[in-house]
Amino acid sequence: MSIVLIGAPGAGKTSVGKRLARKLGRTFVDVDQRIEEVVGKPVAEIFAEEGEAYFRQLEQEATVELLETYDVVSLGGGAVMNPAVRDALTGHEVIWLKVSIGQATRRVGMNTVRPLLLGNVRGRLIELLRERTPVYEALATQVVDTDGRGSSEVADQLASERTVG
Ligand SMILES: Nc1ncnc2c1ncn2[C@@H]1O[C@H](COP(=O)(O)OP(=O)(O)OP(=O)(O)O)[C@@H](O)[C@H]1O
Ligand SMILES: O=C(O)C1=C[C@@H](O)[C@@H](O)[C@H](O)C1
Ligand SMILES: [Mg+2]
Repeated sequence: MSIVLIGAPGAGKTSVGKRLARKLGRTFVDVDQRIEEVVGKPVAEIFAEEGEAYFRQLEQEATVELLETYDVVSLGGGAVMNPAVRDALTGHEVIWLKVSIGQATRRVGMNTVRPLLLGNVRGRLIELLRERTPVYEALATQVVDTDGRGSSEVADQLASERTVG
């Protein structure tokens, strides 16, 4: 059984997942990063050159495989909208990193390009979260509010809950 991190862009899936795995001494993979390594270009370029449908197919295949092979898996923000990915999450521990629109907007502003947020970051996040929040909620076996908390603090909490003694 893997520990799987889900949530909106800027929720902290990549940064919390990496820290959590390190603290637990377990293997870690970030699905977006793995796709970028395999394809040899950033997700934003795959979207621009091959299109979103192509990316979603790669994402589905990578996610299903990596869930079977890694202990801690950070999903892409939109992966849970794919029914095949949702099926593959059955039996895993699914942690929803919850973030407000305000915090997510600030965090993604500091980070790499997100193709689905181009233009009006805040407006796009509002739309994405309206559509995705019920899905994150339905899949989560644990919900962690990350607003006002650093990714180390969130990872510390999750690690301590999973460490005996
Ligand atoms: N709890 C937090 N508090 C403050 N900043 C954070 C927190 N979690 C992550 N960050 C910062 O916000 C930015 C986005 O975080 P991260 O890349 O981990 O999000 P993500 O959920 O993986 O997003 P995406 O879906 O786009 O991959 C990074 O610069 C990260 O350092
Ligand atoms: O929210 C989304 O749909 C996405 C989030 C990122 O993790 C990437 O998987 C990609 O930019 C799409
Ligand atoms: Mg990420």
